[in-house]
Amino acid sequence: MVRTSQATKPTIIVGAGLGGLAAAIRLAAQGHRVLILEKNARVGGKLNLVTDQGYTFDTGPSLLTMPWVITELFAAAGRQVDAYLHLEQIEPTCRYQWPDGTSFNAWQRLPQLIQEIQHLAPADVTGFFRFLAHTSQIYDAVADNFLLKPFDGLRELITPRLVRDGPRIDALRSVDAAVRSFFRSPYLRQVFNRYATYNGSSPYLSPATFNVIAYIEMAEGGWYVRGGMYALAVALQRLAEELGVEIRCNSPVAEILEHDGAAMGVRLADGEVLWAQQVVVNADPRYAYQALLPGQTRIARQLARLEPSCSGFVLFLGIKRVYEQLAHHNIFFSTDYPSEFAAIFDKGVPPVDPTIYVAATCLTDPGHAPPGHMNLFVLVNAPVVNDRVCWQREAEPYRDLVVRKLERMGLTNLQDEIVYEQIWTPATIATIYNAAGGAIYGLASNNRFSAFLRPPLRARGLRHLYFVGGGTHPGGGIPLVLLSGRAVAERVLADHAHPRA
Ligand SMILES: Cc1cc2nc3c(=O)[nH]c(=O)nc-3n(C[C@H](O)[C@H](O)[C@H](O)COP(=O)(O)OP(=O)(O)OC[C@H]3O[C@@H](n4cnc5c(N)ncnc54)[C@H](O)[C@@H]3O)c2cc1C
Repeated sequence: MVRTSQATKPTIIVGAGLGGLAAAIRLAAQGHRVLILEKNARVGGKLNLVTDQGYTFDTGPSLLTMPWVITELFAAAGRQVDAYLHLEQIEPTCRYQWPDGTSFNAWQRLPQLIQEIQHLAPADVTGFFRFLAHTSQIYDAVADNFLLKPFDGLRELITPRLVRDGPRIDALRSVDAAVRSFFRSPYLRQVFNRYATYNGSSPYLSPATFNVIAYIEMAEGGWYVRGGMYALAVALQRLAEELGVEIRCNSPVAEILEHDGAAMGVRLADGEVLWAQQVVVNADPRYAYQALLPGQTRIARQLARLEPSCSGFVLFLGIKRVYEQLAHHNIFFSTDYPSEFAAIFDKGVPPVDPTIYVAATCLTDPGHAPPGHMNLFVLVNAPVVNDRVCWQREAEPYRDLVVRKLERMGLTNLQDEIVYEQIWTPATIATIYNAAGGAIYGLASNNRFSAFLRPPLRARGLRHLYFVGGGTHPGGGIPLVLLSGRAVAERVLADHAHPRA
């Protein structure tokens, strides 16, 4: 059945993840007709939600950085963000704990943070200030060149400005090598190395440019959305619909239709065909080239060779007691960080001594758990789906390993306190979002060329086809994905003004 006539063709966006919603808002705010097709029952993509038996869990992102990106998105649609969302900083941004009993609170307030560093490693206080100064230079250099104006190809990237800024980007050494040059404390080195995982990469492989992530969190803060992170998806959906965007959930796209070198529309899984002026793909590009674009096998093969970001092994635990030592965000570190990343990226197996992230949003939003209970979101970095791990067999034993480690780290008798539980493995993440291998952030940034290998916002070789989201530029994580929405909308609008041949 052909539902949409050629005369009224909309821009079709495949996927209502944050990238898809941001692109839709930007286009609709400029008067474009937009239709979003989402395979799942609700919008938000990896920013997702589980509510069950009195517990509420954010199942994806738990920390928001660069909140101005959201403010700016609402402003672009003529709205005040405060009318839709309440963003707040959580103190501390994270509570770190090590197996030897050492702990460190990463406070957002600078004097408190300095005191904490002074207490843990007095010799590193000056190193910390030098690190901030150094990474602020990186931020200056990358903000315009990579984040705010993502590029479509090398030619677009090599500008006089980038040539001038190049040396400041610190791309020749690894995150870890740079961190070592500023900090002597093994604890602080681990804390600052961890920021590489914010884009699903290894600090031992990814270029030191990514130390900018630590700077962004330290300078602009770590934020939370009151009511739960999913409130961001709800707000974006509301804004999009106010602007006239049509969102159809439970509508999986089965194929992107192409004719004469251009994307023409989509065929849904139920056979319905919808024509479009252009198709913007928010689904993972590696999945999209493989499953939705049967005529594009060469690019599908190229993308399949690129290294994906890590995936995650997630537990949602409802527990019938309160652990007073927990903050909203907690990290329980491993003793051997290099081995952990070698397991994930070299061997493709789950680490035997994982670093464990635990979020307890009930400490900020008491309604997220029944009184006297807690909702623990437990996340461990894990390899993407591969033939070395059978998650169907491994999920339960790995869950036991994680729970036992948390018990050793002070959550005594955790096993006996669990009254609600769900396990999501990389295979679950892959299935729910059509994310290739269950990668959380699209592609890894484990070498200095990764950024140039990402599929561009304007698809190669097929007119009227675009990509948006973590799998394209500038990368994964909430703010970058929203910036990707801005960049793709700019390209669509520019191509309308000056159609490509
Ligand atoms: C466990 C976890 C923890 C994370 N933690 C953080 C964090 O703390 N901070 C942070 O900033 N980021 C975090 N992230 C990353 C962040 O969630 C993602 O980078 C971001 O949400 C990705 O948005 P996106 O728009 O690129 O893609 P997605 O969210 O993947 O959206 C793509 C959408 O396309 C849909 N789709 C796929 N195929 C089809 C099809 N055939 N037809 C129709 N629809 C389709 C999917 O269902 C999905 O809704 C985390 C992610 C996970 C999973």
